[in-house]
Amino acid sequence: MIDKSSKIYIAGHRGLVGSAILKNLKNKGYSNFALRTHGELDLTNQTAVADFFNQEKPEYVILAAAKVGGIVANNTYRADFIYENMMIQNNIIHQSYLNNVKKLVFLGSTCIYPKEAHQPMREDELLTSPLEYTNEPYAIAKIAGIKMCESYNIQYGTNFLSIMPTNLYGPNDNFDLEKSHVLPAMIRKIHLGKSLQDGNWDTIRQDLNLRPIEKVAGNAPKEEILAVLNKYGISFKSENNSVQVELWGTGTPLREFLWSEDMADATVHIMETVNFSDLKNVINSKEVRNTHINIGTGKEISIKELAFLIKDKVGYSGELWFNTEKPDGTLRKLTDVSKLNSLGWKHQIEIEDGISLMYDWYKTYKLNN
Ligand SMILES: NC(=O)C1=CN([C@@H]2O[C@H](COP(=O)(O)OP(=O)(O)OC[C@H]3O[C@@H](n4cnc5c(N)ncnc54)[C@H](OP(=O)(O)O)[C@@H]3O)[C@@H](O)[C@H]2O)C=CC1
Ligand SMILES: C[C@H]1O[C@H](OP(=O)(O)OP(=O)(O)OC[C@H]2O[C@@H](n3cnc4c(=O)[nH]c(N)nc43)[C@H](O)[C@@H]2O)[C@@H](O)[C@@H](O)C1=O
Repeated sequence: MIDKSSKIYIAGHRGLVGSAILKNLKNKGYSNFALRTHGELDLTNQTAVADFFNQEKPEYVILAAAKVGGIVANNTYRADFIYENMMIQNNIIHQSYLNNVKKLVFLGSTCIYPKEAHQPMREDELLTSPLEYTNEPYAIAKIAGIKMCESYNIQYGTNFLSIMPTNLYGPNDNFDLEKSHVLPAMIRKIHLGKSLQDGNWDTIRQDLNLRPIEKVAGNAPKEEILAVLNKYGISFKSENNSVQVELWGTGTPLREFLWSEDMADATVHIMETVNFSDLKNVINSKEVRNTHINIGTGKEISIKELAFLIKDKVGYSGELWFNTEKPDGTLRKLTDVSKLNSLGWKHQIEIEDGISLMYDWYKTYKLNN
């Protein structure tokens, strides 16, 4: 058991997952946190990270800070994804070793697995064949993080754990229409489509003004708003008097979605119950080379099905159009969660309920704040 007064550093505590982890730890009675925003501590800065660890001496570290984004962001900002992620994790993992951190939990991603991995993907699928190209730089950084934790454990006897989450969504998600992941992007686009269908210009102005894809003034004329919406694939078709929302790819890829608060609970469960040292007796065996743990639901849904679930939830009756010039990415990446389940953890929130929670959160906290 971990002493509830232990000092815990959550890197990325204001992000989607980090904020859920902080909430989960507080709910479980933990109270001693070392926290820094990105503005206060740039984790790519080696000296600043070393100073922080020397000053704060955290006992436990959860590494949930990363350069994160959806398929197009990963494919476009390839250099930033590999550089920033490698810098962040190198700095934190190495300083955790130098400062005798008792346990570190590193968050990777299921995109570490090969494009053609056997499904569902077991942990030992790692490095068995080539990766999906759209997110290869990000995936290679994450694989380096796993191998770094594993290598420090073997050489220095550290207790660094790696967990590989599936696609996540939840409060504090990123709703940027170009850079975000599919689920928040679809919620926002389809909500904008419904607002356009209903002629609810105030809601549209509010949405575009609060988190601008382009700044739209509160009194912007309808033509200006339509031009902005059109640029992001939300358009009014005068020929049949209907609204159309553009989505990406063919809609056929399958994805697995986990609610971020479930993810946080799994992270804390693993931090509290799993130790790399349990595996000391099998050093250099196959088992020690695949000590990372998949985090997911073990259930998948097609992008098209997801779109229709969101469409129903939002009450949008216009058209959805799949733009096949946009990338599909990997066609399937279902996690095998037997290792996770054997550790005594299972997800709670199913996708249908999660969409409702997400849409409520979007309307309450994004549109009204
Ligand atoms: N979201 C998902 O679907 C998935 C996420 N993951 C992994 O889970 C982890 C958490 O992701 P998620 O919560 O979604 O990401 P978010 O983008 O929501 O949060 C990441 C956090 O890291 C911070 N951060 C980024 N760069 C730096 C930096 N140079 N210095 C300091 N802080 C920085 C961000 O601060 P700021 O915003 O101020 O830059 C933000 O608080 C990541 O490791 C990610 O790879 C894995 C699989 C799926
Ligand atoms: C978490 C995970 O996230 C990324 O991988 P991804 O799963 O491919 O990402 P995604 O959520 O952006 O897309 C999922 C699917 O959805 C389709 N899609 C439809 N319409 C929209 C849309 O409007 N926006 C987005 N983003 N996608 C859309 C899209 O074409 C694709 O087929 C990597 O960062 C990867 O490294 C990683 O770890």
